[in-house]
Amino acid sequence: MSVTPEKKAPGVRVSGLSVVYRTPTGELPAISGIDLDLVPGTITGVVGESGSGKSTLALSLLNAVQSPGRISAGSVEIDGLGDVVKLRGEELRKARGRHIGYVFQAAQNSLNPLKTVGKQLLDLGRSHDVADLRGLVREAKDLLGRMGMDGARVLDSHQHELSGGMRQRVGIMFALVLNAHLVVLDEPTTALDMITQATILRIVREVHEERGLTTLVITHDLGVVAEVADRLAVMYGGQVVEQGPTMEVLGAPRHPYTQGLLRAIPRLVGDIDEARALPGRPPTLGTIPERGCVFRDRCVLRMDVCETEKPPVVSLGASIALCHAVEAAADRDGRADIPPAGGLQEVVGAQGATGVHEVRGEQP
Ligand SMILES: Nc1ncnc2c1ncn2[C@@H]1O[C@H](COP(=O)(O)OP(=O)(O)OP(=O)(O)O)[C@@H](O)[C@H]1O
Repeated sequence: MSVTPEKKAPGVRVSGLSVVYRTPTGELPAISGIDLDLVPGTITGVVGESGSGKSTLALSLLNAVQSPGRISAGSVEIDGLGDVVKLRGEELRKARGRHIGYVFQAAQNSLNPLKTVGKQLLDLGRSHDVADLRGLVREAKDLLGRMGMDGARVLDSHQHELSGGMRQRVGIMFALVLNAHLVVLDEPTTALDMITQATILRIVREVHEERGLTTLVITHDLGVVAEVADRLAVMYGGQVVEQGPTMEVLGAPRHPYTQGLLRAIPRLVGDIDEARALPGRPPTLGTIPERGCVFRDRCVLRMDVCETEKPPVVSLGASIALCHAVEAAADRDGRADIPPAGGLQEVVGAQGATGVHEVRGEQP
């Protein structure tokens, strides 16, 4: 199969995607049957507690799930590339970087300690047959400059000469420098202080708009998605339990998990004790229920049917929630609103304030 370069923002359709990891007790699902569309030209934020499967989903978009994991079902159709789950070898290598730019989690530690950043940039350019290497260096300096760094100096530096936050910005530069039109950023701002984080998010948004990208941002910070994402997917126990336009999902969350996340955010005004951590902890690989709803053990709206039956997909406005209680409310009232707790106000709070909205459960 030949790979046709896509010059404009590609659409991405994730269908029935499942990934399993091999463990001493057999293969266990980390994500199961995920359906998610990335709309061309939009930024989609994926949010959820640790272990919900966000990074596994990001890796799947690049067909980069490593052993002991494997994609066990489903497809990831990217305009101009086809189903990346089927790509192999050289085609896959070319697709990554050139068509799909990415920063993986722990980007701070992913540079080669023996080579300068500039040398690694040239290696990247050569491996992707970039003819104009000077232009590539110019582009890298420009991106680094926009992120508040001295580009020439950074390109001359080795990893150990850069702080964690600087390395993270170098990672973002590498994701953008080849001019890929699909960009996957996994926790792009975790090592950054709040001011730098706000700057980086603004630049991600600017570059996204200037170049006409389709962007996926993985984060555990609701403040980050509220600030950059047009659309939002909320993950729990390896599933996307709610998705839709960010304003709609955060302004009127329907799924009890999304409501719980919002309730757990400390308010920027009023009584700090009003924030209530979600009771319990998220499931791990071996404890994700095989039947029924993955969230039921922590759900205040749990019903008998949640034990046995997979939640229905309920469409509400432009959003989707997978929940028996949301469906029951819709059937009862002719609308699917469960009174929201929190909402967008608490997430965005004071303009531009991010980094205080981490998604956390009750501490053990
Ligand atoms: N290499 C691996 N081997 C076994 N299990 C794994 C491996 N990588 C991830 N998992 C498991 O898969 C599940 C999903 O992990 P994943 O890292 O995708 O979640 P996440 O939402 O990105 O979490 P975090 O925010 O902590 O990165 C978790 O239960 C995790 O323990």
